[in-house]
Amino acid sequence: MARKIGSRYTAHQILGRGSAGTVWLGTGPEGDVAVKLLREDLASDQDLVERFVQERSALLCLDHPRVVGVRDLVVDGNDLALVMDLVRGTDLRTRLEHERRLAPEAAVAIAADVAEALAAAHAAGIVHRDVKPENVLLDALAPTGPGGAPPALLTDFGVAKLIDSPRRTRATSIIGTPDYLAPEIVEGLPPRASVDIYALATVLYELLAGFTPFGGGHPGAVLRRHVTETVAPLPGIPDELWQLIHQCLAKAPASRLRAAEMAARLQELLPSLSGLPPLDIDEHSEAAYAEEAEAEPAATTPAPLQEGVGAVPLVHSGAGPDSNRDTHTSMRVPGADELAGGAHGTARTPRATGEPRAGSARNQRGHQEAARRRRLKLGAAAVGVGVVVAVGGWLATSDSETGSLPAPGARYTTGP
Ligand SMILES: Nc1ncnc2c1ncn2[C@@H]1O[C@H](COP(=O)(O)OP(=O)(O)OP(=O)(O)O)[C@@H](O)[C@H]1O
Repeated sequence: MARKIGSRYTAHQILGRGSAGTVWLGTGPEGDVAVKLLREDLASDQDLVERFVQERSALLCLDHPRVVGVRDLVVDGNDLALVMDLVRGTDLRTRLEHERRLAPEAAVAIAADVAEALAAAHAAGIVHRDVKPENVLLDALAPTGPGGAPPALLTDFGVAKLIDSPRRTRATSIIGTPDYLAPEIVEGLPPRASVDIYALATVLYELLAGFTPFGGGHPGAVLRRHVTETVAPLPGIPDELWQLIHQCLAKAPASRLRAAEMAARLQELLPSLSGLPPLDIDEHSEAAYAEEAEAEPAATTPAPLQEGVGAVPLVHSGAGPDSNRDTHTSMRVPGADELAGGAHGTARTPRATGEPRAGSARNQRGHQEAARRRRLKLGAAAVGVGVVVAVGGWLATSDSETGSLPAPGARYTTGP
């Protein structure tokens, strides 16, 4: 069923749904387009509409072959829409669900494309803030590159920032996707370009391993791991590739590579990865390396939390856009020792040696799990971008990580 979007565009068919809205295949004066129609509650948010208009020129100016271009922003009655280049293909999450792990060459080729997109954005002063496989589109019509990887394009530029209005996310809140959130965001610092590098390194790790380095279990536990845990090398990973990932996952933002440098280093690595099969991460080695990672002390001591700013939302069930969503009444900001896994702050249930972490992404297997993630993702999308998670409750009361498992790509707002 076709519907008009503004005076210039017609939306014909739904391509997919995300937490911020629905993406349609559409047509406009210049041919086929993708139209992201934002959710009604976002579209009726006056503050967001103003920001939408203010950001218009910044979003429209980002023109790069690795970026899904935003062609137009439409504000029309109740409709708020981003008109984008149409990419015919799939997103990287879908590909990962089919293949579980990518061969290093293909994974690195895709990551190099995304790093190039980020380099262009950062040079223009734009931080993406939501780099994850869902936001990487694979162009099925273009010739494939190294390792048979289709060219990758980064999408959803500026959307996190648009949605992240001061009213929606205050100082005590975090917006983003837990698995890919840089530790400095968890600590309440403003997002800079280096958060995108951290997220991209997380994506690259996930493409190689089949799971994210710090994911699994309650979102609060995921946030804490970003700050306190280090990762051990993936079994069989070429050393130089591991060094690069490790550097880009550094807790200290300044230690990470810049996007252009990351892109160049990834490109340089490609010839040495030619023909390598996907990493062979079996049950045993996966559990063993997870043990090793947890036994290692964090490379960097987490910075002390600023007063009133931190990982833990002051969540309440009061009025506001999220008032009908999952909320929690615990209102406590953690101390640095708690974030570091202190006696009252830990979400970890003691495990026997060799026993995989309950609910860990490291303990998730195969297509069944991927399908479950997709279902959960759809569930998360249904309740929208403003799902409020009770991280405070986790810190205050939980002794288990086995709470409901969110989709790795679900975006959360934690906060009032
Ligand atoms: N420019 C585009 N061309 C073709 N398909 C697109 C385009 N943008 C998005 N899609 C498809 O639409 C679907 C929804 O995209 P959307 O960006 O709304 O959500 P998401 O990124 O998956 O999740 P979230 O919004 O929660 O981050 C995706 O599956 C994606 O494949």
